[in-house]
Amino acid sequence: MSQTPAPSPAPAAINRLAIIGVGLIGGSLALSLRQAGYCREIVGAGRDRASLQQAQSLGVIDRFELDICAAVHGADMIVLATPVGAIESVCRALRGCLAESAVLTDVGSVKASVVDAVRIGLGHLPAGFVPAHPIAGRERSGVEAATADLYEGRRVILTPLPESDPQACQAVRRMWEVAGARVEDMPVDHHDEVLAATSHLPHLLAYTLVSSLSRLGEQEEIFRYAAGGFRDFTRIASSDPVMWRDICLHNKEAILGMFKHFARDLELLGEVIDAGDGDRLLSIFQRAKQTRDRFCERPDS
Ligand SMILES: NC(=O)C1=CN([C@@H]2O[C@H](COP(=O)(O)OP(=O)(O)OC[C@H]3O[C@@H](n4cnc5c(N)ncnc54)[C@H](O)[C@@H]3O)[C@@H](O)[C@H]2O)C=CC1
Ligand SMILES: O=C(O)C(=O)Cc1ccc(O)cc1
Repeated sequence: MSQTPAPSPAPAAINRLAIIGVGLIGGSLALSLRQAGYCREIVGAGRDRASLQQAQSLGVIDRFELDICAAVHGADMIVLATPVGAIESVCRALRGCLAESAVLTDVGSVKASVVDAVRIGLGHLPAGFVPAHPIAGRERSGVEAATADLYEGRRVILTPLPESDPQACQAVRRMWEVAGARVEDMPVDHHDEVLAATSHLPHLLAYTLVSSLSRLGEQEEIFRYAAGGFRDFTRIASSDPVMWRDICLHNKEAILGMFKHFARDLELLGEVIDAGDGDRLLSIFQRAKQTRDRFCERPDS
């Protein structure tokens, strides 16, 4: 009796994936694509041999190179996953090493300055470059924090450029979809304004709150009596300081714009408290509660 042959696995759509900066974000992408069988080979690159060795022993990458140019040799997809302040120097090291047909993308939390850094570093914007930003992460960093399911059901924003080749955009979109993400397009400047409001401002408020409290005299006592609300609000103040320094330096205008908006509201709240205006306080808190409850109820939030 003839047996029905087992269906062969779908062919890997990326032959060689090169990840520059194998930390939380690059490592999680590698793990999810590996789990989906989407890459024939994953090569890591970076500055730190010990962490690349760890990435290899954790099964995140197949092999690594300390020379970035060697890492991208023969790669059809290259992902820049370093802090945004390192993108220009990484691209300088990539000058003359990228194959014409290679797709280049990044994961940076800001986009306009990453586009500038790629243009300056490489000396031009290649048609294969498609900027991207996964709206997923956590307060821990490094490859040891990487997980295969980090992008499951989360959004990834692509900010394609006029120069971006539609086939490269499709390849980057597909890669993130295979990693479980929902992919959307957005103009570069709009991305930086939206993220200044929804991500950068909250992180900077959390850092400032903890930093400010840590300089009060009775520090030990304050933290001893901190309840769950303090933990919830400040979790993101445990995020990587280098990454957030770079985000501040590279999305300055949009962040300062949000600071102004927020500072006005904080000042107003102070005036309302000072005036003992309970009705006004109630209406501010009710509006905030309704907005957050509505947002958190949405199935896609
Ligand atoms: N952590 C998060 O929640 C999110 C981070 N991002 C973005 O992802 C990028 C990476 O962040 P994480 O993975 O969290 O950081 P990470 O610190 O976990 O990983 C960064 C990796 O880049 C390497 N690296 C640093 N400078 C380098 C250089 N000059 N050359 C080569 N390698 C270098 C580090 O050794 C490390 O392996 C950042 O641009 C960040 O803005 C985006 C979404 C979420
Ligand atoms: O830890 C969290 O909740 C985050 O918000 C992580 C995060 C940090 C930076 C990004 O650009 C996107 C997501």
